[in-house]
Amino acid sequence: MKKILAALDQGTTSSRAVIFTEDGEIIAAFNKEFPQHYPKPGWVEHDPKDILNSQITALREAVRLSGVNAADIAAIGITNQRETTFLWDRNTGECVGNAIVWQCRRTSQIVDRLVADGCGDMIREKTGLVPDAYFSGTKLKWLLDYYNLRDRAEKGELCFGTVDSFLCWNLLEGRPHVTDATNAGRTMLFNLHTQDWDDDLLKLLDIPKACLPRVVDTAGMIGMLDPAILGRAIPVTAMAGDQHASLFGQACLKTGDIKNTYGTGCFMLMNTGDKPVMSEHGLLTTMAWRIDGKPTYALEGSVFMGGATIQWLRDELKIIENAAETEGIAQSIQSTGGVYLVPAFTGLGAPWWDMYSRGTLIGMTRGTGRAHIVRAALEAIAYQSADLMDAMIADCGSRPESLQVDGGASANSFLMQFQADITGIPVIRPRVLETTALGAALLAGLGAGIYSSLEETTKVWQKDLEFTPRMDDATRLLNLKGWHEAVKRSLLWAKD
Ligand SMILES: Nc1ncnc2c1ncn2[C@@H]1O[C@H](COP(=O)(O)OP(=O)(O)O)[C@@H](O)[C@H]1O
Ligand SMILES: O=P(O)(O)OC[C@H](O)CO
Repeated sequence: MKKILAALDQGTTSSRAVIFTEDGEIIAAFNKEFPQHYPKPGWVEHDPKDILNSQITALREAVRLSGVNAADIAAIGITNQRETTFLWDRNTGECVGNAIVWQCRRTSQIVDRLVADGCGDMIREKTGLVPDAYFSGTKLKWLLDYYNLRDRAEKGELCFGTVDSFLCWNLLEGRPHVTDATNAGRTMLFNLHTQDWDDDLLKLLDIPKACLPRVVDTAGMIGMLDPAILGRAIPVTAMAGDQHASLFGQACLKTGDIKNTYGTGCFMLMNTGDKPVMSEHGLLTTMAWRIDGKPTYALEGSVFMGGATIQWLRDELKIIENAAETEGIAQSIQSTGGVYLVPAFTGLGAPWWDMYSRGTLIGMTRGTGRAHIVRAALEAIAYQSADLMDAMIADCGSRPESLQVDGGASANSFLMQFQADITGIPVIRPRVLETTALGAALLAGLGAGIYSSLEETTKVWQKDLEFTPRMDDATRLLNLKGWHEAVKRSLLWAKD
């Protein structure tokens, strides 16, 4: 009988569970959304109870829909939205306030101070990250300061964790306080080179070591699922941040392999092998995974407005009814007629890093209509991703053979073809687009010994479609030139 694997995919807006066969076939999936809280402008929080309850519901429902007996689930893998910060009481499990979500900007000033004090280079060198409120370190500092909890943290009475830690502590027997290396690498407290919490960084942010979780490998025995959840104790044998799980689920195991996930935002990761590559083009250096104590590293870049640009067309401009129709609309015309949309609604990330740039729609004529704007919006997702890829190529000195894609907007074949055209690199869409959950399941299978090697997990990956570049070089360069001119005009717009 084929072995069954389960993945818990705890995301920013919903908790998901997917039940797979060991061949990577989806048997059933269940998604449970939960509320977002915005207590002040720029602040984003999640209620920890919502995270836990939605994840338990998703798992129970997915198992019910699959018709699989819980006793037949060989292993579970956890994957999660990263950086989101929880602090809870080690005795009661009660959380201190809500979780501070990765998108929350409340600690920007703490970061500004660190940079003004000249700590930016030290942070970059040790963690591979660009100092930013995005990461967990300053969020934890804020919680300890705001609730005046340093003494209790010092005494070991409190536990800090990202979503993976929080789920493990609450769902596993014996309440292990652990995190995996990919999640640890997003805290701005973890030293990529020593693979451990960094004393200098802890001192800088005044974080007591006693509240930090133990860092474990991405795949390997973590503990047993509490039988109260599915009626059976099931081994939990993997944990990974969602973008890292997706890299694994895309079988990007070789140096130079690269994937882009087209969700609300886009996250591009390139496997850089067993050495961290320090970016000179604004990318982050991050863990790909750590297996048998051996770290594999990646470069990462993100686009803030990916599929969210399409949501904007639907919800604010109201020129489309649903995301799927953008494909036909874009294909109904030959080009945007020189129109560019720079969706810098919340600034631009790598490689521009300009928080003051703003949305710009440029190049319009009397003949410009809805289709041109829709097409420009889709092209903008591809242009931003192409800029990330260029930064990766510049950092690594070699061009990838292909780009593996996944995420909701990767279903759009116009977008995928344009991505291939504008990068000049074939774009490969797999059969299973749930690569984040698949990656977590494969890592769990590896951790449980169901696959005997990393290579064996790649057999599960199957190509669906390949988009071959068709645009001639002159047109490609002209289009890119127009895009970069448009970006230049959006930069620093909101500075004053
Ligand atoms: N066919 C499509 N064409 C373009 N964008 C799409 C399409 N389908 C979904 N999207 C966009 O993809 C995003 C949803 O993808 P998903 O992977 O579920 O995102 P997330 O995990 O960030 O919630 C939305 O922003 C939506 O606008
Ligand atoms: O939950 P997602 O898919 O939006 O992913 C969030 C990222 O992990 C944030 O770094």
